[in-house]
Amino acid sequence: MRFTEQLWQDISPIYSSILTHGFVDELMMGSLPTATFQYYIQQDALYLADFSRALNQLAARATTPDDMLQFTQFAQNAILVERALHETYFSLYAIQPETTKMPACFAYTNYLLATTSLQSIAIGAAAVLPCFWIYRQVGKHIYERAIQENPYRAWIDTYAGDAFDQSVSQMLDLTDRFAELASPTERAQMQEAFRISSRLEWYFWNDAYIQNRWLV
Ligand SMILES: Cc1ncc(CO)c(N)n1
Repeated sequence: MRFTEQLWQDISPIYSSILTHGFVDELMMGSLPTATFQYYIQQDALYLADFSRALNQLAARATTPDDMLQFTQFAQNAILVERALHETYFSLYAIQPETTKMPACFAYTNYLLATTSLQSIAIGAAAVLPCFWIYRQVGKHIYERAIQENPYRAWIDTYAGDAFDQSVSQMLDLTDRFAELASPTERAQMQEAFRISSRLEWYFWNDAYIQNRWLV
């Protein structure tokens, strides 16, 4: 079994909780309140900037030109998606950019930056993998069920689309290659990093759903 398949099996309960979460369900039905999506997209703009930084950290630490190129392309794509998708919704809903990261966004971005800076490239890759893989699976899940006239159609089409699908497959291959070279201890750390980021994906949606704010 591929290492990444083991990773996915391990997070199966987390993934199920994501699919049944009200945010994902209402996004799929097109009934998600605009304010909820606004909160999400504001936080996601902040998230994607740091996600891109985390990918650039991995690019800087890669040891082959091919791996460097892959990570810089992923880093660039994160910004391009941010521009294309977010600007659509920012102008559609007249959303103001937010500067404060709310708790889940704060936890997730700091976790990604710390892990990609201080841990091995293999562990860092495992930490960023859920950002790719969970979004592809959720995107496809929603795409198969959503009605055409869904206000969140641009979001759905981005993550269910071929371009995103291809980068996820590349990221999976990279992670499996790193895992082959890793010791059992490091593989266990990769699994832990993958699980933590998967859990933070759930929290990211949950924070938007409950409009979570700093209480103090
Ligand atoms: C929180 C989050 N995770 C993953 C993605 C997809 O890269 C995204 N846009 N936002």
